[in-house]
Amino acid sequence: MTETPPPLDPNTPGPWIRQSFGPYVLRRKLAEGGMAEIFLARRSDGQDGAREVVIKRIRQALVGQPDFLEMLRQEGRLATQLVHPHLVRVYEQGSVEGRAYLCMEWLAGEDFSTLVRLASLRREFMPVPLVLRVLADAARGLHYAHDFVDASGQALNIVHRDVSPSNLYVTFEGQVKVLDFGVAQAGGAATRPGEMKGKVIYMAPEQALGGAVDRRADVFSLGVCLYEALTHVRPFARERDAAVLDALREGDFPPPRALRPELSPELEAVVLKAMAPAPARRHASAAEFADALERLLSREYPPATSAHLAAYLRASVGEERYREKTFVPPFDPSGKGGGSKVVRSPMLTEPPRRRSRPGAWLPWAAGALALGLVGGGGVLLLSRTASVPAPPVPETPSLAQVASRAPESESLPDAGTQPPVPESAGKESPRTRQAGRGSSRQASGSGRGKVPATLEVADIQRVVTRNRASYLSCFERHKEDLRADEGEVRMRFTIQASGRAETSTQGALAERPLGKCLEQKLNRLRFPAHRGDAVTVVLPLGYRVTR
Ligand SMILES: Nc1ncnc2c1ncn2[C@@H]1O[C@H](COP(=O)(O)OP(=O)(O)OP(=O)(O)O)[C@@H](O)[C@H]1O
Repeated sequence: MTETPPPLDPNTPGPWIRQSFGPYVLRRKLAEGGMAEIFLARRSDGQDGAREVVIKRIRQALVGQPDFLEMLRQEGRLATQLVHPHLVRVYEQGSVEGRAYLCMEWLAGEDFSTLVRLASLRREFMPVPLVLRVLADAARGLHYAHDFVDASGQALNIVHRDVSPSNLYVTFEGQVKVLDFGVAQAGGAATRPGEMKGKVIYMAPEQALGGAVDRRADVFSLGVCLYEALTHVRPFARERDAAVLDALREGDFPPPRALRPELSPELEAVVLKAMAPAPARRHASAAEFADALERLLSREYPPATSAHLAAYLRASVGEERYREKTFVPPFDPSGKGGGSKVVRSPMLTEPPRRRSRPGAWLPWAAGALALGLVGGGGVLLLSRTASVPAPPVPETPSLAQVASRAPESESLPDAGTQPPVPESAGKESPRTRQAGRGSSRQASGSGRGKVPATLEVADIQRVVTRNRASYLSCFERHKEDLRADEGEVRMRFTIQASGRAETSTQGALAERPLGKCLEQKLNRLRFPAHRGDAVTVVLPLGYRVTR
């Protein structure tokens, strides 16, 4: 159990600085997104009422690229008009020596993807009612934006278009705020070809496929965020973009209760409705989605208020990170003194004397796992097993450092985890690799060009694990083929230098629908290209059914 989580780059604040930027003094870099750097700042002339603000300025490398400049301007144009408790408040936009920026309220807290990931590192799920609180509040904020009418009385038909867990923010006061209207559009226009922006695995199919979008595209993305927080599976994560698009179009993902059977059918119905491939079958608005979540909260769960969320967040991140994110040194506008002695910001309250584990205040949160699915030589659990930890959320680019400290294969459930098995000796062509847990990764370290010399078992496991949502449905559909409550299906992969794989099921299941289904799904995976011979490994996909 990880009490104090490792630092979360790139969203770990940097050292204190004093850097002039137009009318502002930048005091600390808080985060770096794909498009912008985020700084804690103060106005040097004191005109901001002596409060901390956040400056989001376009990254130096993107200065001069009109697309990104336009994105920040667009974000500024829309977001400065939107004032709602569940949307980050944007005060003004401007430009300093060609660097566009936005000035906004400072939020001390964590984004939702960090919260979910911290829970997954502890092998727990975030308590369901708190997940519902976050999504319901975010939906209210989005609904306000969707319904927004400007000063001239014109409905703008704003669609955020980039709703993802990293754009939902939870403050230490338990407030939920939607961030980043960088790709938001007024008028629901279609995305022009070659202009895809936002994170595709959270996108509604009509958006990902370049069609016209309306508010229901954001409802879909909220549904995907909800699904991921409840199951720790990214339903549309696939190795190739084309496969993501197929999965989005077909709605190809396991229902949440296939992953966590103890979730209520009513909750599952809300998730599935939000994630319906056809917009007409979704909740008609974000408010309708929020109402459905609120109804569940009032009927099925204990109260989940912002105070509960605040307590959970603080316990989840630990005191050290809480202090790190809320302490602010005094500001000396003259620049002659201050800046070295750290004092508490006014919002900091006394830390509790005893540190409680997150979730401890909600007993029903404990052991709330139902089904864990772990591909690539892991164990697949097909029903509720209270002692089994929650599966980790797959690696996210924004948290690459966490992922490298705790790679998926190391944070998988222990129960029944099996190393890949070397194929029987004597078959030399194609080359048979000794597959073992301890094998080191050489793939990227050769320094001899971009294509690695070898493909390691860890690389293969990673691809299989990351794509588990795509083949879980086989186990669901063909449960009758599983002869025992516990076992493994051994899959043989022959991976060509191009990264294409041929997969076959070993043993009795080879002729059964389950084996055929797995082969079909796994044949679609693309592995890293490598130099040299084809590589063959046999990976057991372990499973356990508890009735
Ligand atoms: N007002 C704020 N207060 C505190 N932190 C913030 C604020 N706005 C953004 N952040 C932090 O900065 C991160 C990146 O912000 P944002 O998503 O707006 O930038 P971006 O460059 O558009 O990112 P991306 O394109 O990767 O989504 C957020 O996940 C959050 O951690």
